[in-house]
Amino acid sequence: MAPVVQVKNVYKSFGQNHVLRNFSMSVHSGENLVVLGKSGSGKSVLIKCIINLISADKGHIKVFDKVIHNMEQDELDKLRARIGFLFQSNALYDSMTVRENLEFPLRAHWSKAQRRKGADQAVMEALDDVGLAHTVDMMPEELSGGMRKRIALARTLILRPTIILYDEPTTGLDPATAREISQLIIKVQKKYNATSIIISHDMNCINMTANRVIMLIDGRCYANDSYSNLRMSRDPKIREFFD
Ligand SMILES: Nc1ncnc2c1ncn2[C@@H]1O[C@H](COP(=O)(O)OP(=O)(O)OP(=O)(O)O)[C@@H](O)[C@H]1O
Repeated sequence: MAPVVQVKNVYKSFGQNHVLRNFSMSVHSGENLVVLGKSGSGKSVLIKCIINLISADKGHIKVFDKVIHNMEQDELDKLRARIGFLFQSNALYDSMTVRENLEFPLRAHWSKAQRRKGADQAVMEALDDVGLAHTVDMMPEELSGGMRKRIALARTLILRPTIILYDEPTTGLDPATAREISQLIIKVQKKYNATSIIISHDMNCINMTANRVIMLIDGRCYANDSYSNLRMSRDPKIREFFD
């Protein structure tokens, strides 16, 4: 089966800042792939290239076996609707209740009739998935950081994305809460057979969630292996992340 995401020989520079230099990777259906790299190594640039928010200078990127830089805007919009993002900031609307936050993506992608019929059920199912059905009428400010992260994940799940991009999902959370989020990532993978790209520095999260780890070093895919193999590596550039 073709990879869900394929990045091949991609280059991206900003002036003299050569961020991606012949970077390649593939993500397979149902896989949790972690991208690990130092701050400023280009992880966010890579994600933005995959959804064509910024265009690569060279190389090609295929999502669902289609080259994204040839796509018309409406085709790109349809593609993006199949991709869910969990931002580091959660990006919840503070002035809206949890229910309204979850309904927000439905407004863009479901008709009025569909919403009237199915929004309540979709909201409750997504909240159930993250164990927070009781917060439906609460405001974001009433929730802890970990709960807000889970609500943000519920809002991502409500459109049933085929691909989920997690941007440092456990950053800023205490270890117990971080563990809960990692467990949710695994649950989502199993329940929805989601294909995920997870950007993370959190070794516990990586150990728990990753089927495979890509190390983005010097603009390229420096290593591509399981967490346990990388952990045993003696390569000094790889060891830096573990020591
Ligand atoms: N739009 C842009 N214009 C100019 N430079 C940019 C732009 N976006 C990113 N960069 C540069 O590209 C490099 C990689 O940035 P990126 O945000 O991808 O890093 P990162 O690996 O995600 O870092 P972090 O872990 O700190 O979030 C940085 O040097 C950054 O300044």
